[in-house]
Amino acid sequence: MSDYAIDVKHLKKHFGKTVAVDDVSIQMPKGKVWGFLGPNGSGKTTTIRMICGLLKPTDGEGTALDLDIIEQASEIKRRTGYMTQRFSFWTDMSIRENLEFVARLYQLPNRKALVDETIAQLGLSDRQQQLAGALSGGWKQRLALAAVTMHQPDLLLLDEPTAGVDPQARRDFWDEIHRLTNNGVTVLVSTHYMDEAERCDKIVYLANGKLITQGRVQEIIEKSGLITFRARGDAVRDLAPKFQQQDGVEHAAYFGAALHVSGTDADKLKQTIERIAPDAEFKQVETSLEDTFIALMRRAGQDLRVHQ
Ligand SMILES: Nc1ncnc2c1ncn2[C@@H]1O[C@H](COP(=O)(O)OP(=O)(O)OP(=O)(O)O)[C@@H](O)[C@H]1O
Repeated sequence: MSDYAIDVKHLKKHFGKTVAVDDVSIQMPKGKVWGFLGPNGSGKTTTIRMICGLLKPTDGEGTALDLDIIEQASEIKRRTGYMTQRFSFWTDMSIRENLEFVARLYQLPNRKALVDETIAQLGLSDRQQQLAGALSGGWKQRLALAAVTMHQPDLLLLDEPTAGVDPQARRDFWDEIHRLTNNGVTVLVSTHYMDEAERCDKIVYLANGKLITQGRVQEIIEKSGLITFRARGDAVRDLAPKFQQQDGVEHAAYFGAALHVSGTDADKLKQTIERIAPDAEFKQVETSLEDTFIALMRRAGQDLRVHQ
């Protein structure tokens, strides 16, 4: 038994002429929560599906939960919980009926007691006969998480589980994720939210199907070598487009009312700021994870892969 929940090497997946995933290797220790980030179409879902045995790689190899992702795919599926991007319920079935259906699918023993317990843990005992379709977005996701964990998987693969969910519900969802990892479950979760990325032990960042960087939040920011200046208010309200493509500028973007300008060469950045915005009060600030990801996305360049 290895210490890794996921140990995959040189994974590749082609769909016709599209190279969806290109030489991705991930070694993820058991019991951790890792974030999977990258722009739309960067290959996160495809990688997740190869890891949980749903999709056969074009090339590459590896294990999930010490099981071979090609030879032992069905065993992996039994021990993994996979929450798809648009996890769909039978909206015209009740909460209880949905969970009973999933329990039957996994052929779980003591189904009634298990479903009772799951509903009680969710705090939905009073509403178990309510149609799942009537739940709010946040509750739907909690129900989805309960459904994919009922068979007590050792590995959870969650594909953008909180997309479109309000901030409080996202916090509740993350509290649940941390409760699961404290109980030894390994969680790989794809997200576009920076606050969620910051709650992960480590981040893996993909772009154009390739693994661009990985590490702890602070490591990723430091490895980028970026320096960031910030100014607020009316003086910089329309300035972001003027900074694009300028000497030393890797990205210029608004964060609320503040304009962030980042690059790796402090002198060049200062000269450009002085030239473009002599009246604005820029000061150097810590580079954020979002600054880093915007810059990484630009460095990775336009997605030139052929999409069918
Ligand atoms: N079944 C398929 N057939 C053809 N192309 C596919 C298929 N699945 C994915 N792709 C392509 O592979 C690339 C990677 O897609 P994937 O869904 O893995 O990205 P992603 O990072 O999960 O994106 P998002 O953040 O939008 O969910 C895209 O160009 C996509 O169009």
